[in-house]
Order: sequence, then C-alpha cells, then structure tokens
Amino acid sequence: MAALRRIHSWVPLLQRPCTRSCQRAAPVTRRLLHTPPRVAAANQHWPRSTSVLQLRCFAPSACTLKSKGNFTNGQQTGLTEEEEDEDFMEDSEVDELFQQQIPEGIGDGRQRVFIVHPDVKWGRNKQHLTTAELMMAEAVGLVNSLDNWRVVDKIILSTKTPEKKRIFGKGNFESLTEKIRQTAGITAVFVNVEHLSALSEREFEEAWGFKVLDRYSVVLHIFRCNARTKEAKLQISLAEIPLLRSRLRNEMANLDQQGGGSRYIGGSGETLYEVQQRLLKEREMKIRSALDKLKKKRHLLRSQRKHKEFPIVSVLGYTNCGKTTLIKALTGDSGLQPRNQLFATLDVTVHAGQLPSRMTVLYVDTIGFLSQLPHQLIDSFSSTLEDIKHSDLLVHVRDISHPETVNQKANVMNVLKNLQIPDGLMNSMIEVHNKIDLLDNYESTEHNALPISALEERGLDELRRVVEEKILTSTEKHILDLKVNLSTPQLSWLYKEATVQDVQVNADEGSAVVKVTISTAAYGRYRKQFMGR
Ligand SMILES: Nc1nc2c(ncn2[C@@H]2O[C@H](COP(=O)(O)OP(=O)(O)OP(=O)(O)O)[C@@H](O)[C@H]2O)c(=O)[nH]1
Ligand SMILES: [Mg+2]
Repeated sequence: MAALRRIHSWVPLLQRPCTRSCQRAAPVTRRLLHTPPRVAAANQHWPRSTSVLQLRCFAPSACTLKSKGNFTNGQQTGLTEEEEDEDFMEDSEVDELFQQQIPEGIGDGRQRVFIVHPDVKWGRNKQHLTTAELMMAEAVGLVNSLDNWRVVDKIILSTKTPEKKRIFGKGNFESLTEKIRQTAGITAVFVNVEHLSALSEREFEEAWGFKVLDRYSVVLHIFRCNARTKEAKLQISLAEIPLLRSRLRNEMANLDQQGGGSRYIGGSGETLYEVQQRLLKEREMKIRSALDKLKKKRHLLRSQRKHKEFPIVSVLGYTNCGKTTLIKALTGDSGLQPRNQLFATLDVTVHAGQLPSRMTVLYVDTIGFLSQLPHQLIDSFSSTLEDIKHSDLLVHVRDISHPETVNQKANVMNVLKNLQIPDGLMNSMIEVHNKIDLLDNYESTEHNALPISALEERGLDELRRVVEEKILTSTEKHILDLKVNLSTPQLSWLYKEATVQDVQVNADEGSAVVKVTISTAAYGRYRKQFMGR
C-alpha cells in the first residue's frame, strides 16, 4: 500500500473524466511515464512540469477528421461536404494529442549536446558505405538543424560490442563517462545509433545524469518541430508510441524496485502497468484509425488529380538535397520555403508547373530520406511516401556537392526498393545532379544524369524538356498540331477529350491549327470521327 501511495503522490488524477472504453482507467491515471525519480534526481535540467504522456480518452463523438484537401497554387481538390463530414478527429484534438506527447527532457528549451558516435569495427553492425567521421558530421547536422540546440563536444569511440547494454567495452565506457563529467554545460548526450534499447538508455542516464538521445529521438524531435499539417502531427504521434512504451517499461521497472508497479489498482483487476499499456494501445489505435481515414482521403485526391489529367511528377531525394528549391524554380511558387535544414519538408505538397508545350504537370514535394532512419519512422511516414508510387514520373534530386553523395544515392535507392515502386516508374526515373554551382566545371560521369543548379536556375530548360518527353511516354500522350475546320465540332471535341494548349485561327480559311496533348486512345477516336480512318 505504501508503494501505491507513493505512485499517487506523483500521478495526478485525470483532469476530466474519461468516457466509454477508458472509463475503467479513470480512477488511476493522468500522469504517466513521469521521469523516474532516481534519474530525475540526477538530472536537474529536465523540465518537471510537463508529463511525458498524459493519456486521455477520446470521446468517439469528438473524433472527426477534417482535411482541407487543397492543393497549393490555388487548386482546390473539390471534396464534397459529405466527404468533409466523414471527418474523424478535430484539428484541435490532434494538436492537443501532439502537445501532450512532447517528450520529457527534449522540449522546446535550449540543449547543449555532447555527441558520441560508436564506431563499430566489424560484424553485422559495421557501416560499410560510410565512415565514422561522416556519420558524426551527419549527427552534428541533425543537432544544428534545431533552434537553440548546439554541440558542445563530440567523440568517436570504437566498440566491438555494439549490441551490449553499454555499447562500449569497460575501458572506453569509463573514459567516456569521465569525459562527459568533465565537459561543462552539457544538458544531453546524443549516442549516434539508430535506436537505443530502454535498458541502455536507462543505464546511460544513470551513469551520466543527463538526458540521453538516439537518432530516433533526435530525428523525431526535428520532425516534431517541422510538423505543420494534421497528417504529419498524427504520424509523429504514432512514431512516438514506441518511445513512450519503452519509457513506460523503464518507469515501471523503477517502480517495481520500490515494490509498486505490478500492484493491482483498486478493484479493476489490472496493475498500473497494464492500465497504462492498455491506454497506450488505445491511443495508438485511435491514431492509426485517423491516419487510415486520411489515407482514404488521399486516394480520393489522387483519383481526382488523375481525373483532371494532370500528370504527377514526384520529386524525391536525400534530405537537404534541394527538392523544394527545385520545385520552386520550376513552378515559380513563391509560397515554397526551402531551408538549409534537415527535414524542412514533412508534408507532401503539390505544385503546378508548365512544361515547354504548356502542358501542366503537378510536382509533388516529398519528405527527404536519411541514412539509418529508424524503421518505425519509415512506417509512420509510409503513407506519405506512398504517393510516390502513383506518380507518372520520378525525379531523383542529388546534392552532387555533398561528400556523401554516393552513399546518399545508395540510401535513396534502398528506400525506393522497399517501397516497391513499379518497375516502369523506376526505369524512367530522371536523376538530377543539383548544386553544380558549388563545384568547378562539374561534369557528370553518370549516364543520363542532368546537371543543374536549382538555386541559380541553371539547366532547368533541359530538365523540363526531359520531363515532358518522359511524361508523354509514361502517360501515352502525344503533342500534336491538328488542323481543324471551324464549321465542325472538331474544336469543341478536342476541348472535351484532350488538353488544348494553343489555337491559331486562320479566319480566311475558316480553320485553325490547334496544339493539343492527346492520349493515343483519344486520338484514335478523333481520327475515326473526323478523318474517317
Ligand atoms: N548552392 C546551392 N544551394 C542550393 C541549391 N539548391 C538548394 N540549395 C540549398 O540547399 C538547402 C536545402 O534546400 P531545400 O530545397 O530546402 O532542400 P530539400 O531537399 O527540400 O530539403 P528537406 O525538405 O529538408 O528534405 C537550402 O539552403 C537551399 O538554398 C543549389 O542548386 N545550389
Ligand atoms: Mg524540402
């Protein structure tokens, strides 16, 4: 009983009563996954006021999902009112959920980060495509992309035992701990591995007395800071669930040591741990269901786009390679904001641009890729990336000035492989070598790659030309100049069945030369109807 009282002293009651499925949990919990008391005592920098996870129930009636479903560049997708009414979670509800889940110890505040990169010498965890120095440079880039975060010191330490709880051997671990203790002003330690186990995290926090981060938590925080739309926020909330789960395990292990975590709560027949796990599961299902609804909506948007016959060109590539800058240059869309920051773009946005024949295409700006991006994140963002599969053409942008450009390409190709992009789409992909302005007299050694500078708008005409050529092939369309007799319905037929780009009228002859983009099938019908063949 004493242990339970202790829990209650730092577990404030639910602020408002739960409804429906969560009612059983009502007497127990509001404050969950609080900083374990022992670690908290060692770490004075952690904010105390925010809870890691304040699980609350979602009244089903309030769970409506509203998606604006509009394109940028002023193009509405035209969802009907009934479709809007099918919405599932209110914006405010998503925002609230998003805010509740801000991980403790990361928050909005300043962070002065010590980075340690474990350099695996051999075995299956060894990185073959890169070097420890470049991996460290990427870790520094991740930290620096966050406002108010800076790197105070960094170290590359070799290890033969990356799978062990402490990752490093005894000697290296002790010297690392010594170095961290001697470095002034640290608020967090970033261990540059994909994902630390809950046990390792706890072990490190106890040894060093600081918040410990891994690649997953840092990338997630960057995503969090850059999330603007409901879908991005929901995806991040979902990606945070494994973190919350592992913290819950840590916390309960801590409580168990004090004899409290596995006790039954009131007459519910559930232990505190079980209740919290269940609430977490319910939250996860709620988010997944909301995301599913958004996905369905996305399908609708996709079919509407198809219906409008605007070909779709997805622009993809490693983070910070210049995707947004390129789309801005191709479309003149001043609303786009390229930033020298990793994961500046988190939401798929669509921007209309014109090709040389004046055909309109929609460029899709996508989320950037990153090496060793934790799989859970990929899962959470897979629906965003799924759009890529339904494009008519892919443009792979590479930052050719980057020292890791070859590895970045390998990484992107790997992610695309996992996304199971159709062969035809993969084979027609255009590779663009961007940022050539940063290199002297750049000449590509790779066949078919197009050198450009999105920033200086160099090489864009050739790119547009190649995009048009490939789009015409992939959509089985042709650009034709057709002579029409203005006294027949030919012109109105073309307006209906094809995309008319230009009409040159010859009033004396009562005819016109019409430039159209027309599908093979439509041209067959046209010939049959008006040319008798
Ligand atoms: N010198 C140079 N810089 C460029 C070029 N293209 C983009 N940049 C810069 O590269 C940085 C990243 O550009 P973005 O367009 O935001 O890159 P992104 O690929 O959209 O990045 P994420 O959305 O974060 O994945 C910005 O500082 C751009 O100004 C280029 O051709 N030359
Ligand atoms: Mg971008």
